[in-house]
Amino acid sequence: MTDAPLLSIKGASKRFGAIAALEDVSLEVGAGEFFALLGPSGCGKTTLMRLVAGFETLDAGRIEIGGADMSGAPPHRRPVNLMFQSYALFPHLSVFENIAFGLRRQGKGRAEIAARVAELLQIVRLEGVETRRPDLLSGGQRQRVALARALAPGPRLLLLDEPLGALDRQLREETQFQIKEIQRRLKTSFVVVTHDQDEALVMADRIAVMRAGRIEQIGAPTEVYERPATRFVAGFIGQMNFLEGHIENGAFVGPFGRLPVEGGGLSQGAKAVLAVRPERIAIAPATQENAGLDGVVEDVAFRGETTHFRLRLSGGGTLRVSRGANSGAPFCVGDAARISIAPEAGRIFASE
Ligand SMILES: Nc1ncnc2c1ncn2[C@@H]1O[C@H](COP(=O)(O)OP(=O)(O)OP(=O)(O)O)[C@@H](O)[C@H]1O
Repeated sequence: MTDAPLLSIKGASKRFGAIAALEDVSLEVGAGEFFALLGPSGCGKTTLMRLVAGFETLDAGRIEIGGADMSGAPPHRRPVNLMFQSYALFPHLSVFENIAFGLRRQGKGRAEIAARVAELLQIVRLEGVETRRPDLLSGGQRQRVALARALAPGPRLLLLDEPLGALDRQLREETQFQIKEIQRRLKTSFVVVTHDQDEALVMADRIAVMRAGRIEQIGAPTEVYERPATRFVAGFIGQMNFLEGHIENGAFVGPFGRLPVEGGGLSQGAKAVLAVRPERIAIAPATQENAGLDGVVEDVAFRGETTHFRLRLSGGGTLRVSRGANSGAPFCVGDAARISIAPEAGRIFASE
């Protein structure tokens, strides 16, 4: 981000009685950026969003939007709008009236409202359903009405709280792409709150991974997936194997032998884990030439583009391995296999 951020949060903390919902959280969201707050239930995502919207006040820290300090600014004075799950639509109002709702409250005239609603219907590709009531729409259409309604007043920042929670899996995937495309066209900043890592990976330009009121890592989807900063992030995003070992003379000593350790921070003799993705592990028939760990295939799951294997290692423990369809020798349950990794395939973290 080279331009000044649209949203800047510095050292935000918030307690509810004995519970520290947020502790010293800082992040920036750029103009036109799609940002995701991702983390397990109770990590503080909703609290952070409510602070940005002005429904809660900070105990400490500062929130700026467009360079202006938001302390003391009520929700309606912030260039922010919220979108919840689709059931937040007014059931007794037509699609048109649902979208026009915020505009009427702003005191806009009839012609201006009609033009703006028509523009929004076109943006969310819902032309022709303006007279219908929400209950006569599909789940995906209702979602897009909710999006149009939230966008109608022209917020600079749209906050979306678990926006796809009410949709089934296939519709979720489709709607993820639609929301992303709409955001890209409008260049409004979006902050989506989700506990669903797929949703964050697919939609966001950058993701903040949260845990227990703190941010563990902020980065692009590929960054948090390929280079998780903490063991928590490594385990929370995607599938991961954790193999135990220890640190010896600057190397991780574990089931795969000695692997170099990047960076410092791990002391001699410390217990550590090697985190390695299933797709970064090679599986081959055991022959005299190839080196690696021996195991037995316990389970094979065919998933179209990829095949997933669960192996029981001869030295103890299980390992998940995946690979592209039709690549390499086939394996069946009960087959012996040899497993290897490239030295840079995994990341090493201190044991928790
Ligand atoms: N108004 C409140 N009063 C008391 N405790 C609260 C309040 N709001 C949130 N909390 C607590 O603060 C912590 C963070 O809650 P928050 O709702 O922000 O998490 P979340 O990550 O959004 O979770 P979820 O995904 O379940 O919505 C939780 O422990 C929650 O119980």
